[in-house]
Amino acid sequence: MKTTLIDIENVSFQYDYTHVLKNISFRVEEGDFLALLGPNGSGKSTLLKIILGLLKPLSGEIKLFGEPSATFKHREWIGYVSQKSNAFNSGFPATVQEVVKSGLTKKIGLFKRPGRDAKGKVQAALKAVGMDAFMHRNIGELSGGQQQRVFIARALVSDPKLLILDEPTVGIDHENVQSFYDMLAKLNREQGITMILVTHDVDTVSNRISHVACLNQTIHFHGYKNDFDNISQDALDAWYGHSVRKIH
Ligand SMILES: Nc1ncnc2c1ncn2[C@@H]1O[C@H](COP(=O)(O)OP(=O)(O)OP(=O)(O)O)[C@@H](O)[C@H]1O
Repeated sequence: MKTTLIDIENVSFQYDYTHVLKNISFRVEEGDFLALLGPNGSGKSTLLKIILGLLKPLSGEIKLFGEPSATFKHREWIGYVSQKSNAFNSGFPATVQEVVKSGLTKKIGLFKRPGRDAKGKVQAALKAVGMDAFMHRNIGELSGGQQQRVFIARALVSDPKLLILDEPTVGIDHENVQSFYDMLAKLNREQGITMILVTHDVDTVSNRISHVACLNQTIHFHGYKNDFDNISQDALDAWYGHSVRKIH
């Protein structure tokens, strides 16, 4: 039987007086590659922040790896890459290697030094994202897509079991988006890393994912990608709030 990594049970959330999430329930199991879809402002980033323990739900419960979120100790099992990661300009004084190594502090604690195997871990993480040749380059000299791969490596270096990516391809051109998703699919398939990917890009990612969740304040659909493909256009338009085009 598959292990449930995230179990979201009836979660609601509001900022001040605005309800953002209402009665959200779904599970993410080991090995899933889940695309989290929804229009702008539908609560996707808020839900991720709740999963990451950065926000507390108003009601409901979240279990991470079977443990209530509040007492979950292995935060290093969950890697996170935000859409704002690729914001370094060419003057930023850090090498790719240093950026990736900084991901190890999550595992070993802020005031301890990384062990002797740190370099090997950094190299392995960079290799996994196809960026090992860039190890000594300055992060600011890389393209947006390359920087985003480095941030995946930074998340990978602490051996996460789950990667959460919030629109990681914003600003990356179409051709590089394809190879970026291929890299994620390889990590999912070969290293068994479970993926939650927030995207507006369902057509491009569609043949790499296993599951889809559609969010607009509440969950309108959660299930296998093949079942998502069979959803009627009317149902899709209704939860999106306007007409959307589904391309196969
Ligand atoms: N810190 C905050 N304080 C108050 N309201 C907020 C805050 N952050 C987000 N919101 C509001 O909560 C709602 C959901 O925002 P959220 O960022 O979770 O949506 P999203 O689906 O990730 O959107 P996008 O696709 O545009 O990134 C929006 O109406 C937003 O304006």
